[in-house]
Amino acid sequence: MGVGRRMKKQGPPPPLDESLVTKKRKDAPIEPANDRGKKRRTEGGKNKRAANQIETKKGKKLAIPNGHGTAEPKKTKAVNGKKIPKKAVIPPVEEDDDSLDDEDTNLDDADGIDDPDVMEDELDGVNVGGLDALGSASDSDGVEDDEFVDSDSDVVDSDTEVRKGMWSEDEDDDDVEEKLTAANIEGLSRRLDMQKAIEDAEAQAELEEAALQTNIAGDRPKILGDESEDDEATGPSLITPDLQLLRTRVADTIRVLDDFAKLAEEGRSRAEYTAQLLKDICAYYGYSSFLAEKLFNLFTPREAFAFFEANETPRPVVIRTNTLRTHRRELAQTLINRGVQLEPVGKWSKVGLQVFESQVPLGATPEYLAGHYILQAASSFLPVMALAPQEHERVLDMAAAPGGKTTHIAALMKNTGCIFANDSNKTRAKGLIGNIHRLGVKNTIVCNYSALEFPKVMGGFDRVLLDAPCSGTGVIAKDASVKTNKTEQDFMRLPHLQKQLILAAIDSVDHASKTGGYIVYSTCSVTVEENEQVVQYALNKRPNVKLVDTGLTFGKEGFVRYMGKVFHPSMKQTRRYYPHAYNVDGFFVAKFKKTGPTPATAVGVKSGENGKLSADKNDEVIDKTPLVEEDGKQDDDFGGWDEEEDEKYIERARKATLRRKGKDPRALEKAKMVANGDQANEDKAETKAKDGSEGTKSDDKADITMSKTSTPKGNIALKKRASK
Ligand SMILES: C[S@@+](CC[C@H](N)C(=O)[O-])C[C@H]1O[C@@H](n2cnc3c(N)ncnc32)[C@H](O)[C@@H]1O
Repeated sequence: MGVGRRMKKQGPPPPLDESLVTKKRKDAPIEPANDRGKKRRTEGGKNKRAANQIETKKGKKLAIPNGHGTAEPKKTKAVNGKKIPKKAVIPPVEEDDDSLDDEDTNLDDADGIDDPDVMEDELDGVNVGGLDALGSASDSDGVEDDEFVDSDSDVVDSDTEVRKGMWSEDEDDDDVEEKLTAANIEGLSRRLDMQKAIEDAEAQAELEEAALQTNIAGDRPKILGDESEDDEATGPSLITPDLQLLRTRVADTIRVLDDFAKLAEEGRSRAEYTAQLLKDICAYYGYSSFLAEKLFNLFTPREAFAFFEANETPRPVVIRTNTLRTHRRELAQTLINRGVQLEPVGKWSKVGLQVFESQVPLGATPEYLAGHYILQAASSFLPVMALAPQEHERVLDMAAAPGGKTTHIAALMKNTGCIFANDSNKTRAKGLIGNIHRLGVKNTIVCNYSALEFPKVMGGFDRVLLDAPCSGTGVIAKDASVKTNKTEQDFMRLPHLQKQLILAAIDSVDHASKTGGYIVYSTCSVTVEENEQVVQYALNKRPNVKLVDTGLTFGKEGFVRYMGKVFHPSMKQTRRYYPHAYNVDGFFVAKFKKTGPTPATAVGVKSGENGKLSADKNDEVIDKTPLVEEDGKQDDDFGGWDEEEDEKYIERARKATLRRKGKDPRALEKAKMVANGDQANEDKAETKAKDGSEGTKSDDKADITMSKTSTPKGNIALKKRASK
C-alpha cells in the first residue's frame, strides 16, 4: 500500500498571494533539511482574523477563522515522494454544460468486461499498481498527459453510510453530489478544514513575526548588489545556492516590482530588478533562462511567481467516468466501498471524480480493468467539452494517442456515428487501441498517418479535434524536464508544425455539416507562439473560419495583444488555463466554425489581406485541401476525395480484410472472374499477381484499423465509390 493523496474539493480560486503556494521542488538542488517545512500555505493572508484560538505544535496561541472547532494534529501525506496538492481550485460553474447533460445516461452498449487488452491507459511511466501501462499520456512531445494514484490512507467513512440507498437512479445529480459529499467526504473535509485553519494561523503568525524581525514592511529592501559583489544567495558558481535567501529575495523583488515608486532603491531601474528576479527564478526552480523569461513574460511578476510555484506541485488526481460502461454515481459508490475517498470534480463536469485518498491502486481496480473509468487530468476534459460532438456525427481526432479525448468523444456520442482517431506515432496508436478496447468504444477507427495528410486521406468531417503536439509548458508539474530541454528551435519548429496541422484540420471539416462544422484546437502549453499565434495564422490563411465561443464556463481569455503583437479581437473567445489559477494543467482551447469552403485563393493568402492581421510571413503554406472551384462548387459532397487513390485504398482494405479472415483475395478474384467467364480480366489478374504488386506498406496501415469500420454516412460514401 502506498500513501494517500489528499486534496481539497475544487472551489473558487483564491487570490494570488505568494504565501499561498507551497515550497516544493522536484529537480532543484537538494534543499537543506532544516529549511523544509518552514513555509506554510495560507489563504486570505493578513486579512483573516480568527474567532477561535488554537495552540500550534510550536505551542503558540494562534487565531483561527470562525467555524472551525478544535484542532487535530496535522498529517503530512506524500505519494511516491510527491507532495500532495492541498487545494484544487477549479471555480464552480454556475450553469451546467449542456453538451454534458446526458453524459451519465447511456448504458445501452455497456457489455461488461469482455474486451481484452485492458491495461492501456494514459499512464505511461507511472505506477499503476503493478500493471505496466502500455500507452502513454503525452499531451506534448512525450509529455505525459495524465496523473495516477497508487495510494492508501486512513479512510474516514464507513461502507454502511454509503450503502444507505443514496445512489438510486431517480436522484438528480445535484442531490447525488451532496450525498456523496456528505457520506464520503464529511470527515475528511472536517480534518482538512482544521488542518487549513492551523496552517493559516501559523503562516499568519510567521509572516507577522518575519515582518517584525526584519522590519521590512515599508522599507526599501536591499536586493541589487554591485557588480563586483559576490551574490550571497547564489554564491560563487558551482556552489549550491542558498535557497532560503533566494526565496526571500524573490519575494522581496516581487514586492518592489509591485510598488516600484515606493520600494525601489534610488537609481535602479525596473529592468534591473526584473533581470535579478529572472536570475533568481532560474536558480531557485531550475529553469533555463530562455524558458523562464518566456513564461515570466506571460504574467505580472506576482502571477509569474504563483505559476512557477504551482509547477512544483502535482495537480489533483481525477478520473473520468466512462459513461459507455457505467454511471458516475455507481462508479463512485463502488470505489468508495473499496476505500477510495472521492467526490465530483465540480459542477462543470458530470463525469469527473476527484480522488482524495485511495487504499487501492486506481490503475488496477476491477473497475479500471473493466473500463469504467480512465485516469485523466481535469484539463483534458476541456477540449472535448468545447468540441461538443453530437450523436451520429463523423469526427476526426487528428492527434489522438493515447486516447483520453477520443474515448471521451465516443462516450459523448454514445458510441454512434464514427470517429477517426489518428496518430502519426504507431507505438502510441497501439496504446490508443488498448484504451479503446478497455473502455468499450465501438465507433472508432484508428489510423496512423501524419495528420498533415488530411484531408487527402479523408475529409468532410462534422467536427475535428486537433489536440496538437506541443512543448508541454502547461504540464511542467508532470514533466520537469521541460524546464531545461526546450530550446528556441522548439518554439519555432513546433508552431510551424501546429500551423500546418491547423490548416489541415480546417480543410478536413465539412462547412455544410448540418450539425457541426467545428474545429477545436488545443495544446497543453501556455506559450503564445503555440496558441494565439497559431490561431491567428489560421484566421489569416483561412478566411472561411471564425472563432466562436468555446462554451467553457471558466478559463481566462486568450491574449488580444502580447509583446507588440496584435491579434484579432475574437481571440478573446479562446480560453487559457493555468495551474496557479485553477489547479489544472496549463491548457489552451480555441473553437472555430467553418463558414464556407476553402477558396482556391486560400493558399498563399498574404498577411494583411481580407481585413485579417499579420502572421508569421516566413511560414510556408502547405494546403492539402481539395480546393473548391472559384464559383464555389466543391469537388464532391464528401469534402473532396481523390477518386483513384480512394479506390486503391478501398481495394487494399478489402483484401486485407479477406486475408485476415484466412481467405486468399487473389484466388477469390480469379474464381469470380472465371465464374463470369471473363478471360481477359483473369489474365490481367494473373499478371498482377506475378508482379507481386500487392501487400504494400499501406496494407500495414490498414492492418491497425479496428473497431467499427463505417458509419451510415461512411457506408454511403464507400458504396458510392465501390460502385464506380
Ligand atoms: C498532445 S498528444 C495527444 C493526446 C491525445 N489527444 C489524448 O488526449 O490522449 C499529441 C499527439 O500528437 C501526435 N503527433 C505528433 N505529430 C503528429 C502528426 N504530424 N500527425 C499526427 N499526430 C501527430 C503525437 O504522437 C502525440 O500522440
